[in-house]
Amino acid sequence: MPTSQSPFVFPEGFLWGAATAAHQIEGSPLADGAGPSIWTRFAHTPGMTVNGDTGDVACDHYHRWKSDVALMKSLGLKAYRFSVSWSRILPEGTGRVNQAGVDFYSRLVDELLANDIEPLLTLYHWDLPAALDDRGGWLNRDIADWFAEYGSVLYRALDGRVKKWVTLNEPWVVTDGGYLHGALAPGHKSKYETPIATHNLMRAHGAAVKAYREIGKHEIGLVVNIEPKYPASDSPEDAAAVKRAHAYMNEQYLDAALLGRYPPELKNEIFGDAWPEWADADYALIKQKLDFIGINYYTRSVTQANDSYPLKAGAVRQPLGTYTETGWEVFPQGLIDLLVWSKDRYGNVPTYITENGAAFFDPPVAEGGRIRDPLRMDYLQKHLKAIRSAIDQGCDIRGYMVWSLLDNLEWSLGYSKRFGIVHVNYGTQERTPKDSAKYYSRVIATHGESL
Ligand SMILES: N#[N+]C[C@@H]1[C@@H](O)[C@H](O)[C@@H](O)[C@@H]2O[C@H]12
Repeated sequence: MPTSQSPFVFPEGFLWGAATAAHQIEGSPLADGAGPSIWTRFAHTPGMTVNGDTGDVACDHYHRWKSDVALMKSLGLKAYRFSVSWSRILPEGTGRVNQAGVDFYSRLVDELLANDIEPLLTLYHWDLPAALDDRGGWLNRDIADWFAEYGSVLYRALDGRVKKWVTLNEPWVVTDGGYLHGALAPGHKSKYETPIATHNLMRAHGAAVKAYREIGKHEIGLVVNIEPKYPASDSPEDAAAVKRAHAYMNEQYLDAALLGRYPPELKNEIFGDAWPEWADADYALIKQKLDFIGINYYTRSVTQANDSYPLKAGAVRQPLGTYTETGWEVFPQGLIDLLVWSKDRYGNVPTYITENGAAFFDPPVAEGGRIRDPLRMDYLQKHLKAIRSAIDQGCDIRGYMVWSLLDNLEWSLGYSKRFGIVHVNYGTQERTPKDSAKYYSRVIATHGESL
């Protein structure tokens, strides 16, 4: 540990890493016995993604995994958060195990460990096996058992080498994008399906944690996206809009997982008769002890009342704000505010910032072997300082995973948005660490002192 008294030195053992997701980087979605996922189908459906972009090649990580681990090592990463493609492991979603799929991730984990990089494994990062979607997917209550079965295959194969497991990544995006607004796979638009998908996701989370406790010996948690909401005015209408938006996006999933209940606004103010009465046994399944939570933070929302369906709330662009290529305001104070809120509401559960980063315009190819990305460097610096401040306010923050290691497939936005600290030339698959990667390496090497 550095001896200086820099105010930004992070606690001993703070876990510095980067994050990706299977469908966004791997490519070869059907290789070696894998089955299709809902994203294989969705992206191949005309009009669903920018430029018709698909995950057929992506960053070709499925073949370049060894050199990508070497790249992580060269950057000095201490951890790597990745997700497993469910349909590589169970091509039909349940039953027959595809050993080639298990072997791929087993080799990846061994290579990470050989390079002193701790794996953080996410079971579900949005790529549901298409075969399960054909059986109702997240609308079928049986999916809790299907998910626990899938998790158990991986627990038995990898636990011990993988010591930090995540059940779900951002269940809010899965339901809001995939079942309410239709912007993400499987592309449904139903106020009635959304609560059912939400509830089954959380039941599946609980079932997977319960299964882990019977098989695993290490840690498991849940990753949620949190976007703090601030009123656009001091009107009672905007205050009510903030309350609805905060309950819907920020409280819903952690309340279910940690408190065993949903915020009342979901039924009383948002979904109404579309929100079923759930059985007590469901809440008991959902509320399992967690070893940590992961929070993905990107931006805040200055929120006003509007006539949007069904939330009746929406974001207001800030005239003096700085915005990323995805239209998100750069607002590091929001990270402090949400971490203190989480500490106070849920009792300071050990927390990892499991995603934080930004898309800014980067040139498509390196100029003279260099990719300058000062805006991303500034974003990272501001948010890492915010985390340090939250730690000083008593928040138990255990690590940070920058989103993302590589430029990758930004879901429906295709390859049009670049979040990586490492540039990917999609024509040649050449990786080029951006200036932000070199900056992050220095931050890691000095435990934050060089922030
Ligand atoms: N958009 N965006 C960037 C990033 C997305 O690429 C991740 O897959 C999600 O977990 C989360 O939404 C954040």
